[in-house]
Amino acid sequence: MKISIYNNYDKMSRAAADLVAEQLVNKPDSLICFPSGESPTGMLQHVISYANAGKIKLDKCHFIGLDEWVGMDETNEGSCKHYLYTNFFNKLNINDSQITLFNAKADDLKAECERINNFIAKKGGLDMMIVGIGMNGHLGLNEPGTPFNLYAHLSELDPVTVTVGQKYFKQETRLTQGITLGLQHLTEAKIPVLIASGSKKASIINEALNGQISTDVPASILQNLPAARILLDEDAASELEHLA
Ligand SMILES: N[C@@H]1[C@@H](O)[C@H](O)[C@@H](COP(=O)(O)O)O[C@@H]1O
Repeated sequence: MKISIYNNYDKMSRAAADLVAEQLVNKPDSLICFPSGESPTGMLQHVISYANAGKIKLDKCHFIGLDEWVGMDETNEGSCKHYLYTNFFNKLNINDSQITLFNAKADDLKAECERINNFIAKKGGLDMMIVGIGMNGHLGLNEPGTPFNLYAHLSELDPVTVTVGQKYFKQETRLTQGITLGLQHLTEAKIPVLIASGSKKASIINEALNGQISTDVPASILQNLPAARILLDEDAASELEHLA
């Protein structure tokens, strides 16, 4: 993995958008995974500016969502789908045929995981998989204890995720399960990318990047991935014991 540290959130976000732009120039029909949450908002804004300025073309690529809260209605402002549509797809009028997201209300959620796995496999794998990190070291909704070799799967949410996850909702919301791409997808992605900002992420970033590689800290898998790019702002990097 290669760690890069930027002065602030905006510079980190721009660097992440630059990676997306570079990817699209190299391979216009890339399959790219975007996360939701607070971390990617700046990056998405920069990608939108690049597209509006004609620097990149998004007509041949395909976007896939990282995860979703099980049972969540897409109209709920806290759903990952709602986030990606309002912060990105709608702003660029991306065609629905270029978007694949988990249906967290599917009757058969295991079949939904298979649908996503098959889709990615048929496309020849993910070209770029961008993730944020949870306060407990989760990636997507791969919670502590999740085996590294899973593809898309259902997860029982960790209490930390249930508590922290309330920040996405206007009203207190019952969160119990997630549906998520797996860490095996990250391992196989041609370019795995982690973005993290803010001092609240500093401790878990150090644990993930300098601590023992263990399923207890899902993000520690990044230490095993030579192609991984880790983009941090100075605050998120402030407790790094050494630059791995
Ligand atoms: N399920 C999401 C993840 O996809 C996200 O990347 C992570 C970090 O979120 P944030 O960027 O808001 O800190 O946790 C959330 O629970």
